[in-house]
Amino acid sequence: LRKILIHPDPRLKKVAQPVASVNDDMRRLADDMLETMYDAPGIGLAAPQIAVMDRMLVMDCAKEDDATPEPMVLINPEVVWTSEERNVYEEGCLSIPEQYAEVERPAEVEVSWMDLDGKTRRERFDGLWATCVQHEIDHLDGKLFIDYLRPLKRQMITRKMQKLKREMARG
Ligand SMILES: O=C(O)C[C@@H](Cc1ccccc1)[C@H](O)SCc1ccccc1
Ligand SMILES: [Zn+2]
Repeated sequence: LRKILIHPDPRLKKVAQPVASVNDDMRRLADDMLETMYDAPGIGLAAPQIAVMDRMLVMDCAKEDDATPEPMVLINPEVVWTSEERNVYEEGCLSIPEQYAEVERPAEVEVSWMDLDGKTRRERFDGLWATCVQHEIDHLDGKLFIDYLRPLKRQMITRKMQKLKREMARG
């Protein structure tokens, strides 16, 4: 299990670096990220959230109804198409615990990425998975869902997190 960074943290604002080659280290990192994500629990996790500045994210696109988990590992993901239509979803973030706010994003996105076998993939996401993959790719660019909120609301959430971190530091 890896420690998930809590906002505010400069590492959550940095732009992650492209992955040069998919090797055993990347496979081990993907396993660590999936284990950490399931334990949180969450449906997505980006490498910068565990202080690894690589462009890699994991998601579990298990459709709500069927039980079989479907872990996905996206390396160097890029949004190559977005729908005109937009969706609003009440988002949360494992790096900003217990805070939720409505965020509007394109309802559908097409993403191209490299998978753990080094194969290039390209897929269209809709629904919660469109929201999730955009939320995770934002993490790779140092962007958090609170960056889409009004400054006052963002500051309120940031102050709550600073208080939480002070309390955690005091143990
Ligand atoms: O912090 C993260 O990146 C994990 C996020 C991913 C996410 C945020 C908003 C909307 C969809 C995905 C979540 O904390 S994972 C927790 C979760 C679980 C079910 C539905 C929404 C969020
Ligand atoms: Zn997040």
